[in-house]
Amino acid sequence: MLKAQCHIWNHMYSFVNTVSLKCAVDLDIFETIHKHGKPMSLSQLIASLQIHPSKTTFIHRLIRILTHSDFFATTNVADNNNEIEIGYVLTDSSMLLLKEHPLSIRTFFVNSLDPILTNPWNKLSTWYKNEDPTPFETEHGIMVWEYGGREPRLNHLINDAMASDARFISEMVIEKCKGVFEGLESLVDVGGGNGTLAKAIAKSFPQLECTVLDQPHVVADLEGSDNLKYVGGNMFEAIPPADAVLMKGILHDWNDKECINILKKSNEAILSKGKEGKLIIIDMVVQEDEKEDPELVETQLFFDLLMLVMAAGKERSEKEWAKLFFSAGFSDYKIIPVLGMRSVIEVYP
Ligand SMILES: C[S@@+](CC[C@H](N)C(=O)[O-])C[C@H]1O[C@@H](n2cnc3c(N)ncnc32)[C@H](O)[C@@H]1O
Repeated sequence: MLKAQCHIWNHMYSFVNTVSLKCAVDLDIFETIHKHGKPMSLSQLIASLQIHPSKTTFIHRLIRILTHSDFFATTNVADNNNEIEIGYVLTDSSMLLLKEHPLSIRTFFVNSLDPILTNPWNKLSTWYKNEDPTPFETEHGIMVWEYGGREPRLNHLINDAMASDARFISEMVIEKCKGVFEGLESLVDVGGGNGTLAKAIAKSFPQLECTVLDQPHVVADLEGSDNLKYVGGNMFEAIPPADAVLMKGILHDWNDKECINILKKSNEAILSKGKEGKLIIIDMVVQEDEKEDPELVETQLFFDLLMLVMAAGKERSEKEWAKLFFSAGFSDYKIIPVLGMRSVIEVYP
């Protein structure tokens, strides 16, 4: 029973992990330690932070929990009197929250915690008892993609968060999946947001004509380049013809019926080019063996519920993906598991 109580208390307050990390980001603690350039003692850190003098004695409590959760590593440093103190350094995880890190996911982290996107979670149990398609709609009275068209703040929150994620993943996709893009002459990134991934692909494969299709309000002010153009439209109605259709973080936003519609439109877009093309999906394939990597599985399950709360979508296992592909008329697929929690999936007409 004591173990069970601890388990409940841990769940009751696991949001402390979220808010303490958010607090460290808001206070620029990671930036401050990074700029210091060597292990930083608590007193040096406190002296460099913009906090009220009455709060300096409380910083070590925040640092302690973040050290416990691996956002800091420690080492010994000597102070001016040659006394040994603990020095804090960043870990890979806190480095990714630096503004200037080339793979920074800080914007994805900060924007995802905006109340517009977190408040719907408080409506989860209400939603189970009503007819609304999503808790997001129970909270805001409108579906997320429509709301983005009406509320520029949400539009920017989502687009900038997704661009941050796309920046993180672009180089890895290009490096680890070069063969996926080689030989293609045209590619359309469906729901490509502000084109961060498509831009990286267009730059690495100059022979490839890239098109970003997204909702008109998302691509309205964006300018293309030599081999990249933006098209405003609706993927449920038409997808521009291309050798390859790319969809990153799209199908997990939709239910099975909607996915089959999008997949059928993708198949038409690929086939209308008259040669063998493919669909390239970047999304999660939910691991069915929980024991293999419990942290990874937990994150996948978090995202599955996130999709339910925000967009009536879901994260899918391989079996669920295969069922969708075959229902939409595709003949085969290959999963390339090179992106950690996510995979690249090639799907063939
Ligand atoms: C989760 S975001 C993914 C953005 C981008 N692919 C990425 O992962 O960085 C989903 C995208 O789908 C777009 N979208 C939603 N409904 C759409 C529709 N009916 N037609 C085209 N794009 C749509 C949204 O505007 C948004 O940019």
